[in-house]
Amino acid sequence: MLLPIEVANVFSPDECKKIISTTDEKAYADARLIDGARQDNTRRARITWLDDTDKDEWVFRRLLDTVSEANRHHFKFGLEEFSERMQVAYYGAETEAFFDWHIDIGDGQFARHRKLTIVTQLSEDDSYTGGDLETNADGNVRRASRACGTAMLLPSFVLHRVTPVTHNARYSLTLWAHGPEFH
Ligand SMILES: O=C(O)CCC(=O)C(=O)O
Ligand SMILES: [Fe+2]
Repeated sequence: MLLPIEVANVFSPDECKKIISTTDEKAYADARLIDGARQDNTRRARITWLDDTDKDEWVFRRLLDTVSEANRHHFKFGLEEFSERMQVAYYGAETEAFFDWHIDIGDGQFARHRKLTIVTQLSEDDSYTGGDLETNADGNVRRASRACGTAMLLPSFVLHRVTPVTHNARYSLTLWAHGPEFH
């Protein structure tokens, strides 16, 4: 199956808050695209990274369990590893942050091996305006659930975007699973 799926309650609302609070405000940097370019007309957001060791290991474990289960039952992709760290993204209304339509596979060393993308909502759904995560896998645009703790899993070749945030801010957590390139 190549359509995205959603898994609710991967994290509790308290756990979502905890993940946000473990990130260091000063560590956020302007997001770059897969090729390393900073392109304000494609993506405007601030991002930071979590490690799969020490204090953030429980976050990684939870995502790993979620990906494994979804891949076993739904996607059935050949997945081998997680080659990149977990990404926390901040989309603030002060810059009307957004991420235009894109796919996650690219020419980069890791980006070419991305197979499954898992995006988890970290902000309370009614705490911000705009900032909708949308996918277009088959010509139909689908809006992801805004419930915090809900994860959207999508093949990394599926188009997706985040609409501009117009009030307050949205945080998300993204992890990619890697394996032999799609052909
Ligand atoms: O923040 C999101 O909801 C999506 C992030 C994303 O698409 C990406 O980092 O490639
Ligand atoms: Fe993406």
